Amino acid sequence: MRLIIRDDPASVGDYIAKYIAKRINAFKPTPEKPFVLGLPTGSSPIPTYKHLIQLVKDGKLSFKNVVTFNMDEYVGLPKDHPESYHTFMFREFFSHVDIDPGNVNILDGNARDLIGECKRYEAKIKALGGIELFLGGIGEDGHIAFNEPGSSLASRTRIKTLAYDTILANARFFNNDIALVPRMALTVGVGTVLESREVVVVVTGQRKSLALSKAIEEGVNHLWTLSALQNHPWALIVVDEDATAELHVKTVKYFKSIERVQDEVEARHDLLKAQGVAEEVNQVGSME
Ligand SMILES: N[C@@H]1[C@@H](O)[C@H](O)[C@@H](COP(=O)(O)O)O[C@@H]1O
Repeated sequence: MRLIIRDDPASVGDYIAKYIAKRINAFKPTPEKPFVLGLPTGSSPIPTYKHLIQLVKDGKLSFKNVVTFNMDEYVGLPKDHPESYHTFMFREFFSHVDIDPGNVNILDGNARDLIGECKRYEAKIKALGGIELFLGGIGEDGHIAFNEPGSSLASRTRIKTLAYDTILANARFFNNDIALVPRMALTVGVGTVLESREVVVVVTGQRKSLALSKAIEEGVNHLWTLSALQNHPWALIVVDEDATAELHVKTVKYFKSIERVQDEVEARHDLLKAQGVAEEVNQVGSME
């Protein structure tokens, strides 16, 4: 995996937005062959959404032929509740870009048959050829989507009971009243995320630093589900300086040096491509 370190959350958002724009533009999506993008909620991806919106406004990116799948949704929270992930996604992102609302997929936490809803979601992802790039965020306990500690690393989309730590962390969105935080959610599984062709995860703030160190400096462990990314062939974690607080200096130096080399390899490849010598590829080399 690669780890990209930027100074602050805004620079992280700028980096990820440009990265996603590059992928979508290189893919040249069409209505017949849309780009399938996985998306998260939370405060961490907001700077990325802001920058993506700006790229669309500047005419540098379009979501016309992009199909999205959100990671998760609370169970039992009305769709139009201000804290539902449906509301969040339209407020923070979809309403500001040129996406066809028919191309937006978000789990229905109010479905009568919740298990059927999860199966339908997985089947739809499969029918579209799988997810090209899954953008994710993490909780303080290292959960990706709502795959709480102890989740199977082979899990698929399913109903999940939220960990007490997550309920406490998310109470800030519910007037700090833990009684108002839903107890359950529907979430894509760790296996669903791992099956995407590429995974990009945003981690910002010191409160995520322990989870980051557990996920990248220790072994694959179901108690820190982000660590499952170690088994993904094309994973990128983009963090701010605060999130590196618990990492070893050696780890930070290592990943910074990889970034420099990767940039050189990509620049060289772009030159060869311009000269017609090299092929168009999404992933240049493999520095990780
Ligand atoms: N289910 C979501 C996660 O998908 C998200 O990554 C996390 C982080 O939120 P924040 O970015 O606000 O810290 O919040 C919730 O738990």
